[in-house]
Amino acid sequence: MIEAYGLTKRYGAKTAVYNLSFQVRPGAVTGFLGPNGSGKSTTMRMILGLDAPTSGRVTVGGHNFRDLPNAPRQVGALLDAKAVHGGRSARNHLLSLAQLSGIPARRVDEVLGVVGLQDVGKKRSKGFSLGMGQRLGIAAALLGDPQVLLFDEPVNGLDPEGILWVRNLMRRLASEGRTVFVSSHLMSEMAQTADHLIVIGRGQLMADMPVQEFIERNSIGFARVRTPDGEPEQREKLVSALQEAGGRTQPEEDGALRVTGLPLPRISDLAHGADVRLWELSPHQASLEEAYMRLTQSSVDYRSTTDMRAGLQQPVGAPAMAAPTAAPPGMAPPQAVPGMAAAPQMPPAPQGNPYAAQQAAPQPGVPQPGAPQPGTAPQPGPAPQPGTVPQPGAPEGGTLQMRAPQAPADGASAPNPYAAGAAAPPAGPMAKGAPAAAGGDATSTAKNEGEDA
Ligand SMILES: Nc1ncnc2c1ncn2[C@@H]1O[C@H](COP(=O)(O)OP(=O)(O)OP(=O)(O)O)[C@@H](O)[C@H]1O
Repeated sequence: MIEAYGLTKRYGAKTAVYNLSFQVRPGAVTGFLGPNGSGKSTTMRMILGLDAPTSGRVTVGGHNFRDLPNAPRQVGALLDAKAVHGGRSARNHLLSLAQLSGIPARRVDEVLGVVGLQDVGKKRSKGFSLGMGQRLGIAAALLGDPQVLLFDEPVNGLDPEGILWVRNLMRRLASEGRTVFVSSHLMSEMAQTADHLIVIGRGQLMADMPVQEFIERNSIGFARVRTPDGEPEQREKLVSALQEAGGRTQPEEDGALRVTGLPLPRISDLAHGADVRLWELSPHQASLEEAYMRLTQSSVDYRSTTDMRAGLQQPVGAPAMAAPTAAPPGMAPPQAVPGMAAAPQMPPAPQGNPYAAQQAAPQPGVPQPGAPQPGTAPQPGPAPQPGTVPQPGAPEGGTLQMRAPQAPADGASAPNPYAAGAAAPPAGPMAKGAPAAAGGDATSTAKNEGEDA
C-alpha cells in the first residue's frame, strides 16, 4: 500500500505537487493520470525517496521509502528507461543491480526471460530500441520480486504486442496481490489495464475512484434511437414525443437520433405511446479518453496554437499584419486561468487557417495552410473562460473528488532544495529516474569498456 498525506513539492516558485492525499491499494492496477507537467513523475519520485516533499509525507507499507527494510526487495520501479549505462550489456546492468541488493544472480536470467530479452542479454543496451529499453527497465523493476511496483509510462515505445504484454503483466502482478501504480497517457490502454484511477491536474487531486465510476461521472451518456428508414413521419413523431417529455434530440450522421436527458425505458415507453416502431435503441457512454479530457481540460498547461505563419504568408489585398489570434513569437501558449475551470466542451476539430480562403497561390518553399506540418498539433480548444464551470457528469451531492485546480499560495520565497549548493540529488539508494529495482545504481556513467560480447 502506498499512502500520501498532504504531499506538496515546490521547486523554488514552482509548485509541482500540492496537498496530494491518496492511497494506492494492493491487488489492483491503479492508473495515475494527468496532463503533461501535472506532477506525476514528481509524485513518483517522492514515493521512491528520490525527491523530498516540501511538506506532507508519503509512505510505502507504512514506512518512508528510505526507512524501508531491504527496499529493493519490496519496491520496484521504472521511471526512465533511458537512464541505463549504455556500455553495459542488459545482463550486466541487471547483475549489478542484483548484486547491490543481495539478489541472487540466477534471478537476472529469470527476469530477462520474463521480459523477452533473453536472446539479447549480452548486447550493450545502447544499441537497444526504445521498446527494448522499456523491457529492460521493467526487468529491473521486477528483479527483487517486489510487492509494490511503480511504472512511469511503461508502454512508451512498445509495439502493439509489447503493449499487450505490459497490460497482461500489470494485471497478473495485481492479481498476485501486489500494489501496481502506473502512469500513462494512453487512455485506451488505461481503460483496459487499470482498475482504479488517480487523476491529478496542476499537482492537485482531481479524481480518485474506480475506472468505471470515473467514466460514468465524467461523461454524458446518451441513447441512440433509430426509426425505420424511409419513414420520416415516424421519426418526427418520436422527436416531438421525446422533446415534450424533456428529452433533447440531435440527429446522428447515419440518420439515427442521439437522445439525452431520458432513460432508455422511458424512451421506449414514449415511442410505444406515440405508436412509433424502433429499429434501434441502445445505450452509449463516452470513452475514458473523453471523460479524461472533460475533467482535465482546465488544467492543461501546454496548448498549441494554430500556426499562422506570420510574415510568411499574406492574405491577398491585406496589409502584412499579425494574425489576430496568434501569439507573438516566443509568447507562452494560452493558459487556463488558475482557479477557473474551463467550459465543458470537448476540444473542437483542428481549426483551419482563417486566412486560407484569401491566400495567394502556393509559393515554392512556403508551407501551405491546412497541410499537416511537422510539430504542429491540433488546436485543442478555446481558452477557458472565467466564470465557467465543468458540468458534464458533475456529481450532484455525490462524493466525486473533482476540483478545479487552484493556484496554491505559491510561496515564491519557499526554499528550493535543488537551488545552488544542492546540485546533487538527495543521497538515496536509487538514482534519479533510474529504471531499477529500488536500490539500483543506474546513474553510474563510468566507462566500463571491458564488458559485453
Ligand atoms: N527538478 C525540477 N526543478 C524545477 N521544476 C521541476 C523539476 N521537476 C519537475 N519540475 C516541474 O514540476 C512540474 C511537474 O513536473 P512532472 O515531471 O512531475 O510532471 P508530469 O506530470 O510527470 O509530466 P509529463 O506527463 O510531461 O511527464 C512541471 O512544471 C515541471 O517543469
